[in-house]
Order: sequence, then structure tokens, then C-alpha cells
Amino acid sequence: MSTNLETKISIRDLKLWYGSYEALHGIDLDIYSGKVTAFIGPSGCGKSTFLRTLNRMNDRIQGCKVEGKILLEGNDIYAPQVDVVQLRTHVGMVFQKPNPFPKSIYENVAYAPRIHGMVQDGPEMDELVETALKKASIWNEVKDKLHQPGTALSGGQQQRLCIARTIAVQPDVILMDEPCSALDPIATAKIEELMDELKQEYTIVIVTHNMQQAARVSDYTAYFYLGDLIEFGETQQIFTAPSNKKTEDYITGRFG
Ligand SMILES: Nc1ncnc2c1ncn2[C@@H]1O[C@H](COP(=O)(O)OP(=O)(O)OP(=O)(O)O)[C@@H](O)[C@H]1O
Repeated sequence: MSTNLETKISIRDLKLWYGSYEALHGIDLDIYSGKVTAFIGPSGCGKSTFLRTLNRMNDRIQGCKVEGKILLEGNDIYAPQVDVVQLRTHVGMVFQKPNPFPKSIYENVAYAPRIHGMVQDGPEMDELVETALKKASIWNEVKDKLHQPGTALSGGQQQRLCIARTIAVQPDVILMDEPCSALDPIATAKIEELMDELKQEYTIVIVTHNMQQAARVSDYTAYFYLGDLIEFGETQQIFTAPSNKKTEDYITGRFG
């Protein structure tokens, strides 16, 4: 494995229960800064569950209990004093189905920076909105209709708007839970291209069912099976020479 990697999130012996059902059995993983890490594995193996632990989205699920440690730049995100709203500005999330607010394109992006008091309304906010939309590669398509509803955009545009909304609060990490599963191949290709640009500035973690997508977009891949992390490594190694038989069976399509 390459050297000089900086760990952004360090996960140690992470276990998670939904009521009495243990969905994650003690995961150890380092997520590297400025890289794209893909989580792959058959349906129900815990990929989304694990992803949600990284910005405590699971806090919202009744009966969900977590044990173990998740350190974001060395700080325990489950420590009692952690402000979850602040945490989610550092570790943003893009969901499977594009979910813009029922507001204008401009407001979709300006909303969170305003409530976090990042900048004043006016020229500063205009600049922030423009920068976020540019970074999400959607500015040219929306610059003449910023005050039209975000929900009137195409699915792929809505997803890029949601990425702009996430970027607007200047996160370090962007979590993406199957961000292309509701999109057509052209919209998917645009998001994949965008991920390649975004990793210059952000650490990205993506859950995907699409093996080709994982191979195309990620630098590192983690293979999950029944709540265990079976194998983690450089994507090229995982896809060409996995060291675990279970990983090999899955990526060659013999199983799953
Ligand atoms: N809110 C919940 N309450 C109870 N059980 C849950 C909940 N969410 C997920 N589970 C269970 O936890 C296990 C892991 O689910 P999870 O959605 O994380 O898997 P996944 O690998 O992301 O699956 P998929 O690829 O189908 O989205 C499954 O057995 C699932 O039924």
C-alpha cells in the first residue's frame, strides 16, 4: 500500500445494533484524506449503516446503538460534547435520491451557510453560492435561473445541486450513499467526473452497488459482507488481485 497517506477518519472496533440485531460486528478502517473510498458488498451487508455512522445519521434511528471509536482528525465524533449539527457540516452527505429543498436553486445552496452564520446575505452570499455551484459543475446550467425551484431541474442536475448544497458549508468529507442509483448513464457520468475533481479538495466515501463505478471512481475499496469488513485495499488491487476468496467471488460475479 502507498505511503504518505494521511488518515482523515479512523474507525476502531465499531459495532452497531438495531435493537437486538447486530448489524456491524467490529469494523476497523482508516479513511484517507483526499481519496475516494468505495464501500461495496451484497445487499444488506451494512454498507449504508456503516456510512451513516460516519456523520451520526444513525442517531435518528430509534433503538440504534453504537460501540467503538470513530475519530475525525483524532477527535471522537461520538464524544458527549460533540455538536451533531456542526459535525454534519464537516462530514456532509449526499443521498440516493436527489432531495433538494422545495426552494429556489439559490436558496438550496444559501440556506445552510446562512443558518450557520458563515456569511451575510448580499454579495458575499452570492459569491458563496456561485462558487459552490461551480465546484459542483452545475453553474453554467443554472446561472440564468437561480431563483427558479430546485425541484424543477432534471434528476442529475438536482443531484449536482445537492452536492453544491453540501459543499456550501465547506465540509472536509462528503459521504455519498448510492448517489447515481436514480440517474441515467449520462447524469451518472457527470457525477463520476465531478467526484474526480472534488477529491482534490475533499475526502469522499461512496456506497455503490455498481462494481464498475467503484472501479472507475475510487482509489480505495472496502468489501463488506454480513456486517463484517472482509477486505480493504487499493481499488486496483481489490479488483485485480483480491486477497480474500469472498471478495474474489463477489467481484467476479460468482456471488451476490
Ligand atoms: N433502520 C433500521 N432498523 C432495523 N434494521 C435495519 C435498519 N437499517 C438497516 N437495517 C438492517 O441492517 C442490515 C444492514 O443494512 P444496510 O442498509 O446497512 O445494508 P446495505 O449493505 O447498505 O444494503 P443495500 O445495499 O441493500 O442498501 C440489514 O440486515 C438491514 O435489514
